[in-house]
Amino acid sequence: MKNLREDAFRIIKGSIDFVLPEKAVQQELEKLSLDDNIHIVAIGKAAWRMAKAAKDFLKDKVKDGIVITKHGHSQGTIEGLQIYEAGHPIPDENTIKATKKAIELVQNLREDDVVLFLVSGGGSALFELPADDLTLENIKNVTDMLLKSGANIVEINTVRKHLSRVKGGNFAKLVEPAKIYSLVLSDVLGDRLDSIASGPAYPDSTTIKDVEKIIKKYDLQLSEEILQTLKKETPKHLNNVETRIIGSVTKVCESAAKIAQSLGYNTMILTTTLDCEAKEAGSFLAAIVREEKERERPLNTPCAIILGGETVVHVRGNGKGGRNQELVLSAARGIKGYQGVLIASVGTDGTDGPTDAAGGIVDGETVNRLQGKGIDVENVLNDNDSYHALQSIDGLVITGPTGTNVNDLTFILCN
Ligand SMILES: Nc1ncnc2c1ncn2[C@@H]1O[C@H](COP(=O)(O)OP(=O)(O)O)[C@@H](O)[C@H]1O
Ligand SMILES: O=C(O)[C@@H](CO)OP(=O)(O)O
Ligand SMILES: [Mg+2]
Repeated sequence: MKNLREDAFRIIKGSIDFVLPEKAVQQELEKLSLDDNIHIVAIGKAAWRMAKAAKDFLKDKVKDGIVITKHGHSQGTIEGLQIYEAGHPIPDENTIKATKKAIELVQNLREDDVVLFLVSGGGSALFELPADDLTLENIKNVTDMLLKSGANIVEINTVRKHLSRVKGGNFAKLVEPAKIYSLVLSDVLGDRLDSIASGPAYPDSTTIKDVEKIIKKYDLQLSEEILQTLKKETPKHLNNVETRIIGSVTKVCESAAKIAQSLGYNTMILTTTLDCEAKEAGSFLAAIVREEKERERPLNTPCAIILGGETVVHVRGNGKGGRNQELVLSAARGIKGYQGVLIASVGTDGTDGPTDAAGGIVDGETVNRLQGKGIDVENVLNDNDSYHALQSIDGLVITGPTGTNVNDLTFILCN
């Protein structure tokens, strides 16, 4: 019999290590062979590691630069670069301060200057200067409302792009006439470049008509000043940008599959675009487990079934949790009583929702163990309180900030 839990942690650690950004950044820089006069602007949860890799590779070719990452995600100084930490998923004062510094750095550049723009998810909250007369408070309120609405990241960023001086291609305009080379670690399904970190240096494919539809769909109650700003279009054409994607959820799924195979599991990647409500995804995964346990389908055991994606949570309760924790807890309901099975789900950035956990792990005993502690799973799910429930039964996965960010990895292991 395999030790499923031990193997699950090996798969999680090994596959995240595989998508750390250093190698990918340096391989791309080798191909680009940039001249001198390089200015680094790195934003997102992986910004520090991306910038460090770039600086180590380009050395004195880098004139100056700035890193803007999430609180707790900096790993120290990088020679010649300013380092800022700021609020995520809700922006804070540091977001504005650091973004102003980044603009100062690029706004008087000449045609022969190059901005190396290192982009990763989280950039939307970390890189922001509100448009018109909007304040940080305005942006915080809209962000909070959008994050709780059940809207997906493409929809959320469609609204955010139209409220900003840097998002939706506006940053590239500020950099003109200098050229931008943009290296992007994707945490948006389908690798939509105008959505990742709200595409500061990518032509925006979304319009104010799309914004109107989203406001209606999620019944967003927005103030008059916000509605006024949302009437202005973002840039649809940019002439000074070249963009490359250097990592995505596909890679993390493929490396998880390789590791599972090497541990002796029959392996299948079921999808890399799981994007429904977290609770529904959990029910679906439980159904797959039951099929495995009853009929050994779709794979012979021992098996690993791997999924990548980013589910959504319509937060209605007052509890603490994240989409991965909610997904596995929901799945636990449907695998109650089965032996030799495990379901794990983690955010590759190491943070699932506003918690210190990357995600969670459940098995056939989870629901009984919770019951033994007087905890009812349905109540927990209704209150979006997956963190405390999983914490009480040692069901959290804690990795700390990983320095990368390529969506979420979910998998089933069956003996
Ligand atoms: N109590 C909760 N339970 C489940 N999900 C939550 C809870 N609170 C917030 N969330 C979800 O967490 C998301 C933000 O999580 P986070 O891991 O920071 O996202 P990302 O990795 O995409 O940056 C929000 O969009 C929200 O839907
Ligand atoms: O910054 C953003 O807009 C999103 C997508 O790139 O990232 P995160 O979900 O990590 O905030
Ligand atoms: Mg995300």
